[in-house]
Amino acid sequence: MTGHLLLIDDDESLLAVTSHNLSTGGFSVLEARSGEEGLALFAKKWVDLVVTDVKLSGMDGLAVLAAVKEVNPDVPVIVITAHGSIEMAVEAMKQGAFTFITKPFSRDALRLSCRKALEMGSLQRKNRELTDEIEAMRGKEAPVVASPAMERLVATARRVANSEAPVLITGESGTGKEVIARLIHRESPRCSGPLVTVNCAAIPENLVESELFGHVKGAFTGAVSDQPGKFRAANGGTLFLDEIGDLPLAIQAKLLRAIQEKEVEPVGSQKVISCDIRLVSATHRDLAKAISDGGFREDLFYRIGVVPLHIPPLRERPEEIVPMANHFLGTFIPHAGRPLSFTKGAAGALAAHPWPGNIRELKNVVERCAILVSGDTIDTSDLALAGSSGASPGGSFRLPEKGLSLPDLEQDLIRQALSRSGGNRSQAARLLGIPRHVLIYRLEKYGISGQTDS
Ligand SMILES: Nc1ncnc2c1ncn2[C@@H]1O[C@H](COP(=O)(O)OP(=O)(O)OP(=O)(O)O)[C@@H](O)[C@H]1O
Repeated sequence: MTGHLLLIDDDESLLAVTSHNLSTGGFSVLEARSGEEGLALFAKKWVDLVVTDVKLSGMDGLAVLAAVKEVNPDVPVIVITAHGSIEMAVEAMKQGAFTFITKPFSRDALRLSCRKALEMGSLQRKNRELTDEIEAMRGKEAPVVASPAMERLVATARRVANSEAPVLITGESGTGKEVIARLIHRESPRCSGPLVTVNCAAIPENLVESELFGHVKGAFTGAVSDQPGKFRAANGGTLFLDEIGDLPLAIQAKLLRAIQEKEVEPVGSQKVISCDIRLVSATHRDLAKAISDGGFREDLFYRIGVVPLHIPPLRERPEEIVPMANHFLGTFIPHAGRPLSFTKGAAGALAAHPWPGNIRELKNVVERCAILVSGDTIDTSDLALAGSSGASPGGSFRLPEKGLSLPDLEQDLIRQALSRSGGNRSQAARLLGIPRHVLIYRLEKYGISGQTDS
């Protein structure tokens, strides 16, 4: 590995020889004859590694080391010490030098140390970049809050995050239930543990039990090895059961037991295994109605919903629509590579739209505009919001005079539902009011490809 190296030595002849040895080894070398000159260069030029003699007239090598570390702790420093000055070397290491080299040193030993230092510096930089990126992504996940209702809800979510109480988040599809679940985990004492999400609606009924509680090898055809299951995967952290209202009744009883006893019994095993999880659940269903219809256990409902949080649909917090749209636009601008904004008319149209797909739909519309619009402004016509076409307010569809092709209409609606749900089939099926397997059948029938649920 080669790189930009700053070499500091006040011994003119040693500086020339060392510089030559490093340049011929493929390094690009900046020379400085004093610590002060070296730091001035460090401030102006790109430097990947500093190599400094420890004894310099004026500012010494240890002071250079301290100054470099203060400006940029990722840049490694190699200190050259005189033979026998072991205290100096120890002091340099204590102050954060990458290594020390004792005079006289061979050309190869110096080159090898420089290469190792550069490798370490590059790894440190990458590590820092990745950490920053993760932090930035976490920041981006922070919900946009611009209405009193959501301010109250987020404040409650932050308060309950500190407790171990099970939380049940309800609200229409796309209102931000998962965003709130993530916020609860992030702000809880379990934040350094895992957050494991299970979309209960997306798991085939015969696999739900093993998905949640795990299984042992040979428990059923295809169980080729032991699997821990999501409860155990979430040990020490938070288990987020999304679409809990879609869990089959038989599993609900087992789930209740697992939550009460804090232990699970993997499929095919007689052993119970304890699990330390905090449960957060979400559903778009009306669980009170599901209980009265016999589709959801009342005891489980009370167990999972110690703290209920209901997220209102976007149409009931219209003051959030434009700030939210601007927020999403801001996140797409770096990809678009140019400034983008909504015209007044477009902002008005966004605010007036009922957003049946809630925030997910709004985000999709903004993303589509950011990709398709060629200028800097997004106008009402660019939004292409489904307006008066389609269902009339009364809910009945007006058949055009000349009739229409039902299969074409069906395919078009399926595509719209997939687009609104961001490719999520379970949500698309809900938007169309049909079971997921019926949607999958139609996707296959019409040869429409759609993203699978994750
Ligand atoms: N307050 C918010 N601020 C910014 N983005 C949000 C907010 N709420 C939701 N979103 C975004 O909207 C989309 C849908 O949110 P989310 O998946 O949390 O909804 P949901 O209610 O869990 O949906 P479903 O019930 O369909 O699973 C996501 O892309 C999410 O990042």
